[in-house]
Amino acid sequence: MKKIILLGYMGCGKSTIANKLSKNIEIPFVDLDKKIEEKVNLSINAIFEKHGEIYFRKLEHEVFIELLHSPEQLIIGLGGGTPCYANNHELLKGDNVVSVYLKASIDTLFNRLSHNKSKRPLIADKSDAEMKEFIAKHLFDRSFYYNQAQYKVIVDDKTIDQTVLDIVAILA
Ligand SMILES: Nc1ncnc2c1ncn2[C@@H]1O[C@H](COP(=O)(O)OP(=O)(O)O)[C@@H](O)[C@H]1O
Ligand SMILES: O=C(O)C1=C[C@@H](OP(=O)(O)O)[C@@H](O)[C@H](O)C1
Ligand SMILES: [Mg+2]
Repeated sequence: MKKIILLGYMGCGKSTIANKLSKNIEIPFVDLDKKIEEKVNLSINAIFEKHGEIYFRKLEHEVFIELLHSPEQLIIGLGGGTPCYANNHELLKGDNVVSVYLKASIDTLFNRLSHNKSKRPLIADKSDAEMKEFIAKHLFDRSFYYNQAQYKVIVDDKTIDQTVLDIVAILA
């Protein structure tokens, strides 16, 4: 059973879209960040604070592999950084997965993230001006990895339902 993987920058809507897609196509959804939080019984913020980002990336890789090996068909919502570490991007190309990059512009990401920073340790302390600059540079650095996905869906100016339908069309 192929795993359906949603990837893309923080705030592009991976968790929101995966949840709605799961209801639409009746395939269970697992959020990688949530799985990591459950595994170590700590929030993402607490993992970064107590153990640091390198530890988080190691855990993230382990849990991603565990999910890919699970026998069930699943929709997996990655974290924004998942494809960019531990050669995880290689895992987006296998026959056993359908990987979809939810591509958002800097403006879309900024608008969504400016209200949703607190649970994202990489941006939690940034001012609006710092954040715009950060997103622009960081997205540029990460795009190589995001572009390893098998499919790309532009999410700017689309409702949640429209993006879900775009993914359903890819899966058909
Ligand atoms: N059209 C849309 N598609 C997806 N998310 C949207 C949309 N419009 C607003 N949002 C909001 O943007 C945020 C996306 O966050 P989330 O789903 O956690 O993204 P990610 O998991 O990629 O970081 C949510 O607060 C969601 O409600
Ligand atoms: O981009 C990143 O490096 C991160 C994205 C987050 O997931 P979302 O993209 O779901 O916010 C979460 O995994 C962690 O805060 C690190
Ligand atoms: Mg998420």
